[in-house]
Amino acid sequence: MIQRLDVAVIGTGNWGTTLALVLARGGRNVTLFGRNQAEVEQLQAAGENSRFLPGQRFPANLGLAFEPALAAKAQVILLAVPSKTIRSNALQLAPLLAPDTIVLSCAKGIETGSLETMSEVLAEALSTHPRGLIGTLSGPNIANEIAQGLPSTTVVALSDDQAGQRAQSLLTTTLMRIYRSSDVIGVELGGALKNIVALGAGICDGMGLGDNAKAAFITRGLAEMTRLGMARGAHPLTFAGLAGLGDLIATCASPHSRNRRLGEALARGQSLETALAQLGQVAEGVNTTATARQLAQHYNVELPIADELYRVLFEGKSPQQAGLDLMQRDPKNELAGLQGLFA
Ligand SMILES: NC(=O)c1ccc[n+]([C@@H]2O[C@H](COP(=O)([O-])OP(=O)(O)OC[C@H]3O[C@@H](n4cnc5c(N)ncnc54)[C@H](O)[C@@H]3O)[C@@H](O)[C@H]2O)c1
Ligand SMILES: O=P(O)(O)OC[C@H](O)CO
Repeated sequence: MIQRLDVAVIGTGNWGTTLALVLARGGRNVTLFGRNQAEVEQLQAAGENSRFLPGQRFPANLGLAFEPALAAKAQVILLAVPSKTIRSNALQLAPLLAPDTIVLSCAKGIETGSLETMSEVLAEALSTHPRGLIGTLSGPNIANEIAQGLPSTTVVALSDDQAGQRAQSLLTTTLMRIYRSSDVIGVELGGALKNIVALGAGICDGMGLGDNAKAAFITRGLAEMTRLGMARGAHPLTFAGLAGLGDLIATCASPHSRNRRLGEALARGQSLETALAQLGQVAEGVNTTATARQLAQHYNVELPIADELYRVLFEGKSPQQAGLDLMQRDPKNELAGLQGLFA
């Protein structure tokens, strides 16, 4: 009989490969799932993911497979694919899932069209699976650093705290400390919305606006994240935690962040198409700028930074003019937009 996996990681990009590496190094019974046999054979032959993490050799205990039936029986499934494919990945697993399997989205986005968060998409796709076993994993997690063996923390959010404790113990290693939370919507919106701010922070870097402007941009970005999160029922303090402020600090500073680098390229005058093509990896902040803005319109929440970024990304506005327009908004009370937080 095949031994039940501790963890199945689905998605062989930067993040999926890194999660599988760190868990295998921590002694977990983990398998990394590719899309098909050819992809898995290529990874097996290379002994590493040469496209995304060259030089990070696969430990002998790291399994490689592609069969959804094997992934579906794991104790924990980590879906580390871009947000636009998570629904189709989940639908493949739906009829095969073991009843006690914990399913965590590791994607940071909001679905186009439905405007659902990733756990909401998963709950729909896995409609007969217990809702308390569906959640998210999100935090300050620049994959390249973690793959290199540097320490990190992240948050696992599940509404069922017993499931949260089970996931916490299965995913914790000496180099990856897991916190748990029951604020699923807050943790996942923290991860998704910080990418908008990271893109803008990259624009600040690219324009050479200095540390004061960048700090202001990040802080006001955090206020926007908190405002929209609260409208969607998130706990405001989640945004002061690892999945909010923590991820903002990492992503807005890191030379590795794809979203921040994309912003830098736009500030240098590259078109969005060229900058995305040169990046060659997913930058979720582009779509999330559009989806978060639609969500904010629905909930009547003001997101001036996301609005300006939207105009830069999709309407040809210059980053210089967007910056000027943000500076010249009507005078504000700093806390007014966070009404309800201190009520
Ligand atoms: N890279 C990071 O540092 C990091 C950290 C935390 C979270 N994330 C999030 O994780 C998600 C994935 O990011 P990434 O960095 O791994 O992206 P990536 O661009 O490195 O790779 C995406 C991977 O998903 C695979 N993929 C695409 N469609 C698929 C499908 N239908 N089925 C299976 N696999 C499919 C691609 O082949 C590719 O291997 C994003 O939402 C990102 O925001 C990334
Ligand atoms: O490279 P980015 O910008 O997608 O960011 C990666 C992670 O989300 C950082 O936590």
